[in-house]
Amino acid sequence: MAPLTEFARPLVMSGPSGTGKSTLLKRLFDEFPDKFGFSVSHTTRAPRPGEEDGKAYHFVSKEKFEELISQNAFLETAKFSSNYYGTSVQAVKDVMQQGRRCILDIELQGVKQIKANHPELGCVYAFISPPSWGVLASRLKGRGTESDANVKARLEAAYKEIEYAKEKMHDYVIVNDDLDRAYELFKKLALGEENVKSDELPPLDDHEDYVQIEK
Ligand SMILES: Nc1ncnc2c1ncn2[C@@H]1O[C@H](COP(=O)(O)OP(=O)(O)OP(=O)(O)O)[C@@H](O)[C@H]1O
Repeated sequence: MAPLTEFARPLVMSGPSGTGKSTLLKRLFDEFPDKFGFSVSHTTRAPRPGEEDGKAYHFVSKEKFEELISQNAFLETAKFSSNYYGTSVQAVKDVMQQGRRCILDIELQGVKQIKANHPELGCVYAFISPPSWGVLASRLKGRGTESDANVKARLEAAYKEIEYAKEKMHDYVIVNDDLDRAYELFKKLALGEENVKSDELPPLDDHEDYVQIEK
């Protein structure tokens, strides 16, 4: 089989909550409505009014979800408040078959699962980094969508994401400092341009001011 072109490789983006992933993605989808796609996830939670099966999610029973797990059908799965969520290999392939590049916005555990279990998909891993802990904390607070406890939990999760990035686990780092600059780099990467130069991961060593990590 011929190797995948850069554009055909699924693009896995990850990074702390509040670092600007949704903001970058929205710009990309606004500028290129036909080039990219998200895979439709599976979930065991009940559909909300107006959510169509196969569009919002593939809604399945817990038994069916567990059967799919045993068949290694998922790239990654996660459990939130007793419901399963997962991205199936087929859902990613469905996007690719439409001639679109599949973009996955995934948290740390999912990234680890894909890396460990699905190297055959040839994913490209991009870490969206905050310029500093201070900026991350103020964006999370400034978004106004989170309670104080929630901000704290997100910052604690951010610590793990950042420690993982420090192990140089990603193909590319994009520092979301100035949005226009970060977007230009993200766009090049998403369009599959050759020789895209990654940013350097900032030191991000001032976490003590923002999170207490028990060692
Ligand atoms: N470069 C930037 N400069 C200033 N503010 C930004 C920048 N990028 C994003 N923001 C703002 O930071 C906040 C967090 O961004 P966003 O919601 O896109 O983060 P996220 O990574 O998608 O978070 P989550 O993982 O929780 O969905 C938003 O209020 C957004 O408008």
